[in-house]
Amino acid sequence: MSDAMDAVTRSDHDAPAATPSTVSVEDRAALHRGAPAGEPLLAATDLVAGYLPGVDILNGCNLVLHPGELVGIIGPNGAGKSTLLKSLFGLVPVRSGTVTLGGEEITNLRADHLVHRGVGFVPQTNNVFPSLTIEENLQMGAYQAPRRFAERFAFVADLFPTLGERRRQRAGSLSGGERQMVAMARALMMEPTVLLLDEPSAGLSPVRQDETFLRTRRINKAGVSVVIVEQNARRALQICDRGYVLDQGRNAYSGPGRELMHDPKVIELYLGTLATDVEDAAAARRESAAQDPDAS
Ligand SMILES: Nc1ncnc2c1ncn2[C@@H]1O[C@H](COP(=O)(O)OP(=O)(O)OP(=O)(O)O)[C@@H](O)[C@H]1O
Repeated sequence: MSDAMDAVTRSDHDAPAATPSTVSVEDRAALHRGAPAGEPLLAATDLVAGYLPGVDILNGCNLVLHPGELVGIIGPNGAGKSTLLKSLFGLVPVRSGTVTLGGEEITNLRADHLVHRGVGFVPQTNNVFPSLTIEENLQMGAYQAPRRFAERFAFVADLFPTLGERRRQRAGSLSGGERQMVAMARALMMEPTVLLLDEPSAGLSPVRQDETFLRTRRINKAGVSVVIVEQNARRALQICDRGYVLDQGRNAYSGPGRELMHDPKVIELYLGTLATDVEDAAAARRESAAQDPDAS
Protein backbone atom coordinates (compact mmCIF):
# COMPACT_ATOMS: atom_id res chain seq x y z
CA MET A 1 0.00 0.00 0.00
CA SER A 2 1.38 3.43 -0.92
CA ASP A 3 1.79 6.27 1.53
CA ALA A 4 -1.16 7.99 -0.06
CA MET A 5 -3.26 4.89 0.33
CA ASP A 6 -2.22 4.74 3.95
CA ALA A 7 -3.48 8.26 4.30
CA VAL A 8 -6.89 7.53 2.88
CA THR A 9 -9.10 4.80 4.12
CA ARG A 10 -10.75 2.42 1.76
CA SER A 11 -13.90 1.69 3.68
CA ASP A 12 -15.58 -1.43 2.39
CA HIS A 13 -14.83 -1.46 -1.30
CA ASP A 14 -12.90 -4.71 -1.38
CA ALA A 15 -14.48 -6.15 1.69
CA PRO A 16 -17.78 -7.97 1.81
CA ALA A 17 -20.72 -5.63 2.29
CA ALA A 18 -20.75 -4.39 5.85
CA THR A 19 -24.00 -4.69 7.73
CA PRO A 20 -24.82 -2.87 10.94
CA SER A 21 -24.20 -5.99 12.99
CA THR A 22 -20.78 -6.68 11.49
CA VAL A 23 -19.22 -3.21 11.63
CA SER A 24 -16.74 -3.03 14.47
CA VAL A 25 -15.95 0.11 16.43
CA GLU A 26 -12.53 0.25 14.73
CA ASP A 27 -14.12 0.03 11.30
CA ARG A 28 -16.52 2.80 12.24
CA ALA A 29 -13.61 5.12 13.02
CA ALA A 30 -12.11 4.22 9.64
CA LEU A 31 -15.38 5.13 7.93
CA HIS A 32 -14.86 8.72 9.02
CA ARG A 33 -11.11 9.09 8.61
CA GLY A 34 -9.81 12.53 9.56
CA ALA A 35 -12.98 13.49 11.46
CA PRO A 36 -12.34 15.60 14.56
CA ALA A 37 -12.77 14.14 18.01
CA GLY A 38 -15.98 14.73 19.89
CA GLU A 39 -19.65 14.37 19.15
CA PRO A 40 -20.70 15.07 15.58
CA LEU A 41 -23.34 17.68 14.87
CA LEU A 42 -24.99 15.52 12.22
CA ALA A 43 -24.56 11.77 11.90
CA ALA A 44 -25.97 9.25 9.44
CA THR A 45 -25.48 5.65 10.50
CA ASP A 46 -26.03 2.63 8.25
CA LEU A 47 -28.65 4.34 6.12
CA VAL A 48 -30.69 2.15 3.83
CA ALA A 49 -33.02 4.26 1.71
CA GLY A 50 -34.72 4.33 -1.65
CA TYR A 51 -37.54 5.79 -3.68
CA LEU A 52 -39.41 2.71 -4.90
CA PRO A 53 -40.64 -0.18 -2.75
CA GLY A 54 -38.07 -2.96 -2.67
CA VAL A 55 -35.37 -0.92 -4.42
CA ASP A 56 -32.65 0.33 -2.09
CA ILE A 57 -30.42 3.10 -3.43
CA LEU A 58 -28.43 3.55 -0.22
CA ASN A 59 -27.13 0.23 1.09
CA GLY A 60 -25.78 1.22 4.49
CA CYS A 61 -24.30 4.72 4.15
CA ASN A 62 -22.45 6.51 6.91
CA LEU A 63 -21.49 10.16 7.31
CA VAL A 64 -20.63 12.49 10.15
CA LEU A 65 -20.42 16.27 10.13
CA HIS A 66 -18.70 17.97 13.03
CA PRO A 67 -19.32 21.57 14.11
CA GLY A 68 -17.67 23.99 11.68
CA GLU A 69 -16.81 21.36 9.08
CA LEU A 70 -17.30 21.49 5.33
CA VAL A 71 -17.75 17.91 4.15
CA GLY A 72 -18.06 16.78 0.54
CA ILE A 73 -19.80 13.76 -0.96
CA ILE A 74 -18.41 12.68 -4.31
CA GLY A 75 -18.61 9.59 -6.48
CA PRO A 76 -19.68 8.40 -9.91
CA ASN A 77 -23.05 9.12 -11.51
CA GLY A 78 -25.86 7.25 -9.81
CA ALA A 79 -23.77 6.42 -6.72
CA GLY A 80 -26.52 7.80 -4.48
CA LYS A 81 -24.91 11.11 -3.49
CA SER A 82 -28.06 13.21 -3.89
CA THR A 83 -30.14 10.42 -2.38
CA LEU A 84 -27.96 10.48 0.74
CA LEU A 85 -28.40 14.24 1.06
CA LYS A 86 -32.16 13.99 0.54
CA SER A 87 -32.44 11.20 3.08
CA LEU A 88 -30.73 13.45 5.65
CA PHE A 89 -33.44 16.04 4.97
CA GLY A 90 -36.40 13.65 5.14
CA LEU A 91 -37.05 13.78 1.39
CA VAL A 92 -36.28 10.11 0.72
CA PRO A 93 -37.63 7.55 3.19
CA VAL A 94 -34.98 5.94 5.36
CA ARG A 95 -35.79 2.23 5.70
CA SER A 96 -33.19 1.45 8.32
CA GLY A 97 -30.36 3.24 10.04
CA THR A 98 -30.51 6.55 11.86
CA VAL A 99 -29.89 10.25 11.36
CA THR A 100 -29.09 12.33 14.43
CA LEU A 101 -28.67 16.07 14.90
CA GLY A 102 -26.89 17.19 18.04
CA GLY A 103 -27.33 13.67 19.42
CA GLU A 104 -31.13 13.65 18.88
CA GLU A 105 -32.67 11.33 16.38
CA ILE A 106 -34.21 13.11 13.37
CA THR A 107 -34.62 10.13 11.03
CA ASN A 108 -37.49 10.71 8.57
CA LEU A 109 -38.56 13.95 10.24
CA ARG A 110 -40.47 16.27 7.94
CA ALA A 111 -38.45 18.93 6.16
CA ASP A 112 -40.24 21.85 7.85
CA HIS A 113 -39.44 20.36 11.26
CA LEU A 114 -35.81 20.00 10.23
CA VAL A 115 -35.68 23.63 9.12
CA HIS A 116 -37.06 24.58 12.52
CA ARG A 117 -34.26 22.56 14.15
CA GLY A 118 -31.57 24.32 12.16
CA VAL A 119 -31.08 22.27 9.00
CA GLY A 120 -31.15 24.03 5.62
CA PHE A 121 -31.34 22.30 2.24
CA VAL A 122 -30.60 23.74 -1.20
CA PRO A 123 -31.94 21.53 -4.01
CA GLN A 124 -30.08 21.21 -7.28
CA THR A 125 -32.95 22.39 -9.49
CA ASN A 126 -36.15 24.42 -9.19
CA ASN A 127 -34.62 26.16 -6.23
CA VAL A 128 -36.11 29.65 -6.62
CA PHE A 129 -39.61 31.03 -7.18
CA PRO A 130 -39.06 32.69 -10.58
CA SER A 131 -42.08 35.01 -10.47
CA LEU A 132 -41.07 36.43 -7.09
CA THR A 133 -38.40 39.05 -6.47
CA ILE A 134 -35.15 38.26 -4.71
CA GLU A 135 -36.53 39.81 -1.54
CA GLU A 136 -39.79 37.85 -1.75
CA ASN A 137 -37.82 34.62 -2.27
CA LEU A 138 -35.87 35.39 0.87
CA GLN A 139 -39.09 36.15 2.74
CA MET A 140 -40.28 32.66 1.81
CA GLY A 141 -37.10 31.34 3.41
CA ALA A 142 -37.89 33.20 6.61
CA TYR A 143 -41.57 32.24 6.79
CA GLN A 144 -41.08 30.42 10.11
CA ALA A 145 -39.56 33.55 11.68
CA PRO A 146 -40.87 36.59 9.77
CA ARG A 147 -39.91 39.01 12.53
CA ARG A 148 -36.26 38.15 12.02
CA PHE A 149 -36.40 38.94 8.30
CA ALA A 150 -34.58 42.29 8.44
CA GLU A 151 -31.74 40.92 10.56
CA ARG A 152 -31.30 37.82 8.39
CA PHE A 153 -31.60 39.81 5.17
CA ALA A 154 -28.75 42.03 6.40
CA PHE A 155 -26.68 38.88 7.08
CA VAL A 156 -27.15 37.36 3.61
CA ALA A 157 -26.75 40.75 1.88
CA ASP A 158 -23.43 41.08 3.66
CA LEU A 159 -22.38 37.64 2.38
CA PHE A 160 -23.78 38.28 -1.12
CA PRO A 161 -23.95 42.05 -1.77
CA THR A 162 -25.54 41.51 -5.21
CA LEU A 163 -28.70 40.25 -3.53
CA GLY A 164 -29.07 43.40 -1.47
CA GLU A 165 -28.42 45.64 -4.46
CA ARG A 166 -30.94 43.81 -6.65
CA ARG A 167 -33.55 42.87 -4.06
CA ARG A 168 -36.48 44.04 -6.24
CA GLN A 169 -35.42 42.02 -9.31
CA ARG A 170 -37.49 38.96 -10.24
CA ALA A 171 -35.62 35.71 -9.66
CA GLY A 172 -36.78 34.44 -13.06
CA SER A 173 -34.65 37.11 -14.77
CA LEU A 174 -31.44 36.03 -12.98
CA SER A 175 -28.61 33.93 -14.40
CA GLY A 176 -28.04 30.36 -13.20
CA GLY A 177 -25.26 31.47 -10.85
CA GLU A 178 -27.37 34.29 -9.42
CA ARG A 179 -30.31 31.92 -8.86
CA GLN A 180 -28.00 29.57 -7.03
CA MET A 181 -26.98 32.50 -4.83
CA VAL A 182 -30.66 33.25 -4.05
CA ALA A 183 -31.31 29.58 -3.25
CA MET A 184 -28.37 29.47 -0.83
CA ALA A 185 -29.37 32.77 0.75
CA ARG A 186 -32.95 31.56 1.16
CA ALA A 187 -31.75 28.50 3.04
CA LEU A 188 -29.65 30.78 5.26
CA MET A 189 -32.62 32.93 6.26
CA MET A 190 -33.54 30.56 9.10
CA GLU A 191 -29.99 30.71 10.50
CA PRO A 192 -29.25 27.01 10.00
CA THR A 193 -26.43 25.31 11.86
CA VAL A 194 -26.22 22.73 9.06
CA LEU A 195 -26.54 23.49 5.36
CA LEU A 196 -27.04 20.68 2.83
CA LEU A 197 -26.08 21.66 -0.74
CA ASP A 198 -27.05 19.42 -3.65
CA GLU A 199 -24.63 19.93 -6.58
CA PRO A 200 -24.60 23.74 -6.39
CA SER A 201 -22.23 24.06 -9.37
CA ALA A 202 -24.37 21.96 -11.74
CA GLY A 203 -25.01 23.63 -15.08
CA LEU A 204 -22.79 26.63 -14.38
CA SER A 205 -19.82 27.87 -16.42
CA PRO A 206 -16.36 27.23 -14.93
CA VAL A 207 -16.14 30.85 -13.70
CA ARG A 208 -19.56 30.67 -12.04
CA GLN A 209 -18.66 27.29 -10.57
CA ASP A 210 -15.60 28.84 -8.96
CA GLU A 211 -17.77 31.62 -7.52
CA THR A 212 -20.17 29.02 -6.13
CA PHE A 213 -17.35 27.14 -4.39
CA LEU A 214 -15.97 30.37 -2.93
CA ARG A 215 -19.44 31.30 -1.73
CA THR A 216 -19.80 27.90 -0.10
CA ARG A 217 -16.50 28.38 1.70
CA ARG A 218 -17.61 31.85 2.81
CA ILE A 219 -20.85 30.46 4.26
CA ASN A 220 -18.83 27.82 6.10
CA LYS A 221 -16.39 30.43 7.43
CA ALA A 222 -19.40 32.38 8.71
CA GLY A 223 -20.03 29.47 11.08
CA VAL A 224 -22.38 27.18 9.16
CA SER A 225 -21.45 23.50 8.97
CA VAL A 226 -21.92 22.29 5.41
CA VAL A 227 -22.43 19.03 3.54
CA ILE A 228 -21.99 19.47 -0.20
CA VAL A 229 -22.74 16.90 -2.91
CA GLU A 230 -20.69 17.56 -6.01
CA GLN A 231 -20.03 16.09 -9.44
CA ASN A 232 -17.09 18.46 -9.78
CA ALA A 233 -15.13 16.25 -7.42
CA ARG A 234 -11.70 17.86 -7.71
CA ARG A 235 -12.96 21.36 -7.11
CA ALA A 236 -15.15 20.23 -4.22
CA LEU A 237 -12.29 18.38 -2.53
CA GLN A 238 -10.14 21.52 -2.76
CA ILE A 239 -12.51 23.40 -0.46
CA CYS A 240 -13.67 20.54 1.78
CA ASP A 241 -12.21 19.63 5.15
CA ARG A 242 -13.13 16.00 4.52
CA GLY A 243 -14.75 13.97 1.80
CA TYR A 244 -16.73 10.78 1.42
CA VAL A 245 -16.57 8.82 -1.81
CA LEU A 246 -19.76 6.86 -2.43
CA ASP A 247 -20.09 4.00 -4.86
CA GLN A 248 -23.25 2.00 -5.46
CA GLY A 249 -24.91 3.38 -2.37
CA ARG A 250 -22.02 2.52 -0.04
CA ASN A 251 -19.04 4.30 1.47
CA ALA A 252 -16.01 3.54 -0.68
CA TYR A 253 -13.38 5.92 0.72
CA SER A 254 -13.14 8.79 3.15
CA GLY A 255 -10.45 11.18 4.27
CA PRO A 256 -9.31 14.79 4.34
CA GLY A 257 -10.21 16.51 1.05
CA ARG A 258 -6.68 17.13 -0.16
CA GLU A 259 -5.57 13.61 0.68
CA LEU A 260 -8.44 12.12 -1.31
CA MET A 261 -7.50 14.36 -4.23
CA HIS A 262 -4.02 12.89 -4.34
CA ASP A 263 -4.86 9.30 -3.58
CA PRO A 264 -3.93 7.17 -6.62
CA LYS A 265 -6.88 4.79 -6.24
CA VAL A 266 -9.40 7.60 -5.88
CA ILE A 267 -7.85 9.35 -8.88
CA GLU A 268 -7.93 6.20 -10.97
CA LEU A 269 -11.48 5.23 -10.06
CA TYR A 270 -13.28 8.50 -9.51
CA LEU A 271 -11.23 11.52 -10.54
CA GLY A 272 -9.41 10.19 -13.59
CA THR A 273 -12.49 10.35 -15.77
CA LEU A 274 -12.63 14.07 -15.22
CA ALA A 275 -9.15 14.54 -16.66
CA THR A 276 -10.12 12.34 -19.61
CA ASP A 277 -13.28 14.38 -20.16
CA VAL A 278 -11.34 17.64 -20.14
CA GLU A 279 -8.77 16.23 -22.58
CA ASP A 280 -11.54 14.90 -24.83
CA ALA A 281 -13.32 18.26 -24.80
CA ALA A 282 -10.08 20.10 -25.64
CA ALA A 283 -9.37 17.66 -28.49
CA ALA A 284 -12.91 18.13 -29.85
CA ARG A 285 -12.47 21.93 -29.75
CA ARG A 286 -9.12 21.68 -31.59
CA GLU A 287 -10.67 19.42 -34.21
CA SER A 288 -13.66 21.71 -34.73
CA ALA A 289 -11.41 24.79 -34.95
CA ALA A 290 -9.23 23.05 -37.55
CA GLN A 291 -12.32 22.23 -39.65
CA ASP A 292 -13.84 25.72 -39.33
CA PRO A 293 -11.18 28.29 -38.46
CA ASP A 294 -13.76 31.16 -38.35
CA ALA A 295 -15.87 29.50 -35.67
CA SER A 296 -14.98 30.20 -32.08
N1 LIG B 1 -37.03 10.26 -7.79
C1 LIG B 1 -36.44 9.08 -8.05
N2 LIG B 1 -37.19 7.96 -8.21
C2 LIG B 1 -36.60 6.75 -8.45
N3 LIG B 1 -35.26 6.57 -8.55
C3 LIG B 1 -34.48 7.65 -8.41
C4 LIG B 1 -35.03 8.94 -8.15
N4 LIG B 1 -33.99 9.83 -8.04
C5 LIG B 1 -32.86 9.10 -8.23
N5 LIG B 1 -33.16 7.80 -8.45
C6 LIG B 1 -32.19 6.72 -8.69
O1 LIG B 1 -31.33 6.62 -7.58
C7 LIG B 1 -30.01 6.30 -8.01
C8 LIG B 1 -29.04 7.27 -7.39
O2 LIG B 1 -29.37 8.59 -7.84
P1 LIG B 1 -28.69 9.86 -7.21
O3 LIG B 1 -29.29 11.05 -7.89
O4 LIG B 1 -28.73 9.80 -5.75
O5 LIG B 1 -27.19 9.64 -7.68
P2 LIG B 1 -25.99 10.68 -7.69
O6 LIG B 1 -24.81 9.97 -7.13
O7 LIG B 1 -26.40 11.96 -7.05
O8 LIG B 1 -25.78 10.83 -9.25
P3 LIG B 1 -25.47 12.11 -10.17
O9 LIG B 1 -24.07 12.51 -9.86
O10 LIG B 1 -25.61 11.56 -11.55
O11 LIG B 1 -26.50 13.16 -9.84
C9 LIG B 1 -30.02 6.34 -9.54
O12 LIG B 1 -30.08 5.03 -10.01
C10 LIG B 1 -31.29 7.07 -9.86
O13 LIG B 1 -31.86 6.61 -11.07
